[in-house]
This record gives sequence, structure tokens and C-alpha cells, in this order.
Amino acid sequence: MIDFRPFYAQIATTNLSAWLETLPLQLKNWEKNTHGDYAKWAKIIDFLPDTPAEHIDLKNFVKSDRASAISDGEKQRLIHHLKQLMPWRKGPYHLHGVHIDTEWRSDFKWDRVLPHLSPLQDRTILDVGCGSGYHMWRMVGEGAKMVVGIDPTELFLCQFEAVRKLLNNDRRANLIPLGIEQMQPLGVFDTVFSMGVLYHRKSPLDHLTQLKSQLRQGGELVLETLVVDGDEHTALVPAERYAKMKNVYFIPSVACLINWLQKCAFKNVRCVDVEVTSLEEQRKTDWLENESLIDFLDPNDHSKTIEGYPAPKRAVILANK
Ligand SMILES: Nc1ncnc2c1ncn2[C@@H]1O[C@H](C[S@+](CC[C@H]([NH3+])C(=O)[O-])CC(=O)[O-])[C@@H](O)[C@H]1O
Repeated sequence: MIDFRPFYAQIATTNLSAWLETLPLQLKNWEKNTHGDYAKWAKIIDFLPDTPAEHIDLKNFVKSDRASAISDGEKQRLIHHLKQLMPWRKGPYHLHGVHIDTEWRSDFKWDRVLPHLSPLQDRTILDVGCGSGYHMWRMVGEGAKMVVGIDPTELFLCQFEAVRKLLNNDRRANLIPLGIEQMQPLGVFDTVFSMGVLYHRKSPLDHLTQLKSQLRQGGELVLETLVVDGDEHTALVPAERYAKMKNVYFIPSVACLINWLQKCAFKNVRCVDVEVTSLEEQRKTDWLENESLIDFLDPNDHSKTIEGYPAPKRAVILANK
């Protein structure tokens, strides 16, 4: 099972120490309620090799290489173990000679976001809805002091810990399996990321307020979410599904999103990027069995989802507390 005690020790002497009032008990309760597959997935991490990596590049990729070439047999074993943690959605990872070619090219999103951010060097960062943690490692690559990701999905925690093991057990990033709404307001993070989460929340203004409560005064919010065209009064609330997803609630226009952030008293709110999701960014690979973007679009008109809504378009908004 995944041991969170090293994280507790790590934060005990930092400005995150107040979290120790609630976190250990929350995680104890979380573990009691885990899904049957969690124990199986967590065990896979033990099967991964301990061989240290000699070269690690988190600045340009999430990549680790060993000094000695990996043998074919070892490589096949590593692939076999990692494939038991499918579907791999966010990545890509290049670990000990294995390329985990994930559904999403999360590096494309990182390239759109990074140029606009206040430098991440020495920052304490919260990544809400971090998935398998791809962007967290890239934040470490930018010199962040500490990165904490939260994501309630057990499989993503196990994927994150598998990747961590193959990155020489780097502890500058940690994934805590909680939802944002379960987190005590800490008010200490220099940067808070919420990428790909807002549209999954039933109450978007509550989500923005929760994000704000985690930032220090003056800290930076990085909000990335689905948007539609329209004025400040426009938000799409899909009837049943959006791009086959059942859990999509609000897709605002950029103007509407800026209005929401201003209503929550964020300052300096600005949109820095808008882009339609391409079939190169989200596609089917050998690392997932499920469908991907091409199956979620109208086969005769890729500007629409299969339900007839506008196809996925994403915006990046920055704001300060
Ligand atoms: N209440 C919640 N609190 C925290 N996380 C949540 C919650 N509900 C769902 N999630 C998590 O938010 C992530 C959203 S995916 C974005 C990944 C990455 N950020 C990316 O930008 O590529 C986008 C998508 O799947 O549509 C998933 O990993 C959920 O488990």
C-alpha cells in the first residue's frame, strides 16, 4: 500500500504543516474505502525495478534513462507491469527505455500554459485534478520547491507512484488522493493549477472559491477549462452527455468565465490562450483500450461533438488572489 508518512514528515516543517491537523485521518478513512483494484494496482509498484536512473530530464520531457541499456527481457517485463495500470490517459512518459504513449499529449497543454506563468522556481504549488501527475513533474523541472497534486482517482495515484519509482523516487512531487472540496483551506500556495476540472464540478463558483482559499495573498491561479463561443451571459449546460462524458456541467464562454472569476474577487483576470483540441493532442494509443476524441466527434462534422454541441475548445485563464 502507498505510504503517505514520508509526505507528512516532509511538510511538518513547512508552511503546509497545518494540513497535518486533518490529512492523516482523512487518508486513513480514504484507505478503508478504497476500491478492490487499488490493492492490486499498488502491488504493481513493488514489481517495478529499483535500478537507479542516471539521467533524468523533467525540463523538456518526463524522461529517465539508465546508464546500462535495458535488456529486451527487462523491457518486456516493465511494459507488462505498466500495462496493468491502463488506461494511461495523461503523459507521455519515457522511463528506462519504455515510451508510455498516453491518450493525451499533455506536453502540448504544458507548452501552451508555461510561457504565460510567473516563474515556478522555488514555488510551492498545488495541482488540482492532477491525473497521473504529468504536469507536476514538468513543474518540478521548472524548479518548483514542492508540488502537491490532488486527485481522487485511485488508478492515477498508482500510476503516479509507478512513475515516481522510475524517477529515482523523487519526492519533490506528491499526489494526495482527495477531491478539492475535501481539502482544508490552507491559503499558502504560490500557484494553484486547476486544469480540466471546472467542467466536472456541479458548482463552478464554489470550485473557484475553493481554489482561492488555497492560494496565498497575491498567489497565481492557472485555470484551464472547456469553453464555448459567446458573451458574458453564455454558458453551455449539456443535457445528458458532452463528448460522451456524463459528468460535464458548465462550459462557459471566456467572457463568462472572466465574469465568474471577478465575482469571486480574483484580480488581474486575463485569458492567455484559446485552442480547439486537435486529433493529435487526444487520440487512441496502445496504452488505453477505451475510445478517444475521434469517437466523441460527429463523424461527418468534426466541429461538433457526437451530441451536436461545439467540439472541445479550451482556454487558459490566469488570475491573482
Ligand atoms: N473533486 C475533484 N477534485 C480534484 N480532482 C478531481 C475532482 N473531480 C475529478 N477530478 C480529477 O480531475 C481530473 C480531470 S482530467 C485533467 C488532468 C490534468 N489536470 C490535465 O489537465 O491534463 C480531464 C478530464 O478527464 O476531462 C481527473 O484526473 C479527475 O480524477
